[in-house]
Formats: sequence, structure tokens, C-alpha cells
Amino acid sequence: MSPTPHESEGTAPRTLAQKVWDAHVVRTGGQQPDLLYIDLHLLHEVTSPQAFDGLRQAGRKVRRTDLTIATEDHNTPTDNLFTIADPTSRKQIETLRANCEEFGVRIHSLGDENQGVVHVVGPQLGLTQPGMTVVCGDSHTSTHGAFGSIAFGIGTSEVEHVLATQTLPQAKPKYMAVTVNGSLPEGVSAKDLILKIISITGTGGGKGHIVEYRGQAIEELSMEGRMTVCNMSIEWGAKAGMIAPDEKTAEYVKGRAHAPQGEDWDAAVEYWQTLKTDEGAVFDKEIVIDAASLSPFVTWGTNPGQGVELSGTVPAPEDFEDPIARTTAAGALEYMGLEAGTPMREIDVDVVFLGSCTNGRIEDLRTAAEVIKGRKVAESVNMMVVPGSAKVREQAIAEGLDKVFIEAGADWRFAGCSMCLGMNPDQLTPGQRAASTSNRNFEGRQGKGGRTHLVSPAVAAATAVTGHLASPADL
Ligand SMILES: CC(C)[C@H](C(=O)O)[C@@H](O)C(=O)O
Ligand code: SF4
Repeated sequence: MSPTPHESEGTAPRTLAQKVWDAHVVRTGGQQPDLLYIDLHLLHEVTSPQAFDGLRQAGRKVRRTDLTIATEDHNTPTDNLFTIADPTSRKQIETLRANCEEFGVRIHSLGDENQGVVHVVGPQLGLTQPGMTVVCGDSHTSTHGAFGSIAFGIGTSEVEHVLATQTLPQAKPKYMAVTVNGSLPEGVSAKDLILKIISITGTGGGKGHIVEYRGQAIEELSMEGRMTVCNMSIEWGAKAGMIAPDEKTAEYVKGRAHAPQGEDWDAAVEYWQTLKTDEGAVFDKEIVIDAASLSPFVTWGTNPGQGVELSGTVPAPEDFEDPIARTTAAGALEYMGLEAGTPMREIDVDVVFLGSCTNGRIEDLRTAAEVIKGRKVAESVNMMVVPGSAKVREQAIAEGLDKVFIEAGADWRFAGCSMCLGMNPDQLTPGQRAASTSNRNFEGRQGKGGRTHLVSPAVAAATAVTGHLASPADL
């Protein structure tokens, strides 16, 4: 084996994550956690109010307003841009606006062309770039790892710390690799892959680890697909998910509002090319998956690890060896109103939700529109299409996708988190069942008593047409 550049320089081979980590350590040593520099801090209305209050009380400023950006997403209505009927939601949005004004933080409010779900907006503006550290008071910050950055969710007190200092103390993580060999079969998407991974690991399998997804199937994913995979890293407990940047990554970033320009661009790309795991670098753990063995994957239960092939059946509690898994399964079946042994394809749904920071990007809308085109949403189904951002919406309209959805009978909405979680008016009613392209199927997640099946955009679209869980191949 020929020595890697690092070995020849006398440095031990490192993983991608270690390289990015090392490049951001401001202070290390002793029993203290490392102090990391933060390159990008994203804010939304839910987890920032107390952080700003803390700054105000301490008489501090936001240290780097140029590295801080806010958007409104969780509490925003999607049927109109300006009337926030719920007083709590309205207060959160108004508080964010007032805080951003007081502290000089850039904000993309409802009606702004760059408003949208925070994890859609960052990459879209070219703010998210390879090799960065990205944080946000939001667990799905892991999405940004798709660019080869270390990106993770933080708590409100940490939000305050980053606002005040642009740094964050962090204990050293462990490192894991998920290697996906071979190509995904036709009709199998990034969402199917990540749901399968979580069903293997369980919701706690990644705890304490920064995970690098790699292998042919990962390299073959679009940037949107990579974001979908990294987005759900937190759903199996990982601290963050990452994918080494390559030409596709650079192509995606190039020309965006905040992408480096001219000589800076060349220097950036040269640096990004070094951001890969060195040969011989050691991970604490590795999982290997054969992509060819995968097929469309959906959830049947009340956590994202309770999934099964669409061609499969609802499992019975006895199918699980682990006593805890057995009890959890029994509870999930009861909440979901499902009988063990029922073919997944025979489960009827009332609502289809296409959207969220997992699958609300332009590629997701295109995939679903292709399936829906020339067909009708079943009479028994209410399909909501919610672009992840105002820009995604604008692009979809430019491509005529809005018309495809509207002609099929779907509800075409404004951007926001929407039915991904019950913080705004888009909610399931008790007992309603949804096929949803979002990332969490917890009890009550989409509305009190609502039942959620997590699916890919293609499965969502086919399900909307048939009225039961289905893939485009069934149409
Ligand atoms: C509200 C917010 C803090 C939360 C998160 O951390 O992820 C939300 O975005 C979610 O998806 O559950
Ligand atoms: S779309 Fe869903 S997962 Fe993403 S930030 Fe909003 S609530 Fe969280």
C-alpha cells in the first residue's frame, strides 16, 4: 500500500470527520471537551427565543452576524403567507423577527424569496459548504453533512453560546462508516435506503458517532438524495452524518449566492478534494450494506426503525427476539391500528404528505410529479404538496409541477415544515392515517392520534393515486 500524503508527512491516516473536526479545534487538551469554531449558525423560531434572552440579560452581542442566519419554518401557515391564526405560533414568529432586528441577524421571513425550512435554505443559498462546521437548534441539522461538513443539532443554551462566541465545546465523538456497495435498483431511492439502514441499526444504533456514508450507491446519489440520507442520521441516534464531497458537491454549490468566487473558488475546490477518509484510517464501527438487495421501504410502527419492505407484511410482536422490541412493537401496532400479517400494500391511507426537510426538495417534487402526471389522487385521499422552501416552490412552478399536482387533485401549498410536525395548522385528526415523506412517525407527531407511515416521494405519489401504500410499479 502506498503511503497517503498524511502518512508521508508523519501524520496518522484520518477519517473525513476527523479532518474537519481537527480543522476547527480552537482549544484542546486536559479533561476539557474540545472547543470548536463554528462556520455557520442557522436559526429558527422554535429554539432561539431563550438564547436571545440570555444574550440580552448578559449584555452581549451576536459575535458573528455574518455567519448567522434565520428563517421561519415550523410555525408558518402553508395556505397563505401572512395570517398566522394561532397566537402561540404568531408570538414565536414575531419574537424571532424582533430578536433578529435587535441583534442584527439576517432573517428570511414569510413572503421572502429565501424563506423555507432551515435545512433546505442553507444549501440552497450556498451557505452550506464542504469542510464546515454547521449548527442549528434543530436535530435535523445533520442534513448539511451531505456536503462533507460536520453538522449537528444543538440545544437552546448551546445556541446562546454560539451566538455569543461563535464556538462550541464538544466532547470527542466516535466515528462510524456505513458502506453501501453496488447500485440501488431502479425505483429504490435515498429514502428507502436510509429507512432500511435505521431498521437494521435501531433508533439508538448510531449513538455518540459521527457517521460517514460511503460506497458506490452513496456516490451515485444526487445531492438531494445525499441530504435525505444525512437528514435521517439523527433518527438512528447518530450525532451527525457526512458524505465526502466530490464533483457533484462542487457542481451543486457553484454559482450559488454564497459560493466562493474566482480564485477563492479554485482554492476552495482544491481544499475540498482533500476532504476524504485516508486509506488505512480506522473507524470505531462499520456497517456494510449491499444496495442491490434493497427495495421500496416503508414504516409500519411509531419510530423510524420500525420499517419493512413495501412488499412485506406488518410484523407480529413475536417476530422480535428482544423483549423490549417485542413490547414496543405491540404498543406500536395498537397505536397504528394494524393487524400483524397484513400486507403493507393493503393499508389504506387518508392523507399523503409530500414535503419536509427530508423530501421537500425540487428533485422530490419532480419524482412525485412524474408518477402523478396524467393520473388522479384517489377520492378517499387528501394529498398535500408542500415545497421545502419558497425557491423550491418557485422552481417547481417554473417547471409546471404545480399544475401536475393541482390537475391530479392535490393541494399545492406554500413552503414550511407543515405536516412534518404538529406545530402549525397542517395536522392529522385523531385516527387519520398518512403516508408521509417526512422523517418521524412518533405518536402524535403529525397531529394528536394521527398515524404516520414514512415513505419515499415515489411511494407517496403512487399511494395518493391508489389510496393504499403502493409504489409506481403498482400503477
Ligand atoms: C422543533 C425542533 C426543535 C425539532 C428538531 O429538533 O428536530 C423539529 O424540527 C423536529 O423535526 O422535530
Ligand atoms: S421539516 Fe420537519 S424535520 Fe425538518 S426542521 Fe421542520 S419539523 Fe423538523
